[in-house]
Amino acid sequence: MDGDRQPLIGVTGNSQATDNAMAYSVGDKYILSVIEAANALAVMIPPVSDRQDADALVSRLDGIVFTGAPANLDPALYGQPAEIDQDEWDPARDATNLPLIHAAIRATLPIFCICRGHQELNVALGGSLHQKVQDLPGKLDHRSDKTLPPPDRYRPRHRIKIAQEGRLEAITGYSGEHQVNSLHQQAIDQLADRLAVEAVSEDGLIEAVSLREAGFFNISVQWHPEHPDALSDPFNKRLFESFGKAAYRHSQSK
Ligand SMILES: N[C@@H](CCC(=O)NCCCC(=O)O)C(=O)O
Repeated sequence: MDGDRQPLIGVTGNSQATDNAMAYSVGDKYILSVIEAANALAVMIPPVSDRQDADALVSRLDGIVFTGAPANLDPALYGQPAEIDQDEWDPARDATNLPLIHAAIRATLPIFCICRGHQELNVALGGSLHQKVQDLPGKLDHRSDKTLPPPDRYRPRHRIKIAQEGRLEAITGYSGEHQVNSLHQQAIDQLADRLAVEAVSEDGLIEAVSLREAGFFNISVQWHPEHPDALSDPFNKRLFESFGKAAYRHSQSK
């Protein structure tokens, strides 16, 4: 597609304190999956909280990927005491992305939420999280296998069951069960009222959701479809292709 006709997709970034400044970053797989699988232009959204107006930003974009990240959401945001160390958090990202989710929904902007982004969607809309899935009775350990070399940690790890006649089924064309990767310790506990379940894992965790009321593209997943190995699976690639097409339609409707 001609560059000036490609949609512009924002990709949420993370913050990290360095000796004398904050640094903002995002993993290359998120940027490259937007460019190559969604066929769009990618731009990082820095986690600067309300120093940038969320509605103004959303009005310039054609879609947003809410990315995964090792840092966890502050449990105070869903009214719980912390079971995790404070140095595992990214308050600047929380303060940016939760209002940004609301702004995107108000503007019916296509959104694609991944792993931490999936958890952000649920918390932004009033839901809560399990803080340590691996400590819950009857649950699998959903964290990455650190004995493997890093690229192998994104191989499929467990099955999900796709909801019948749901949006995930419609987007991917897959029904029944499918294998996905898994690199998280937190997960949706209380589901926000405005969300519908699109897939659950074999041990009953909510692995994908969508907005109930939406007439625009939105899908949210706990696994990592953006990883190059995952993108070789048409199930994951179709999520990006469909998101890119929705972003293109949004760009044409302005
Ligand atoms: N911290 C949360 C979210 C996990 C997550 O998003 N991991 C991403 C890892 C890095 C990457 O591949 O982008 C949790 O542990 O549940």
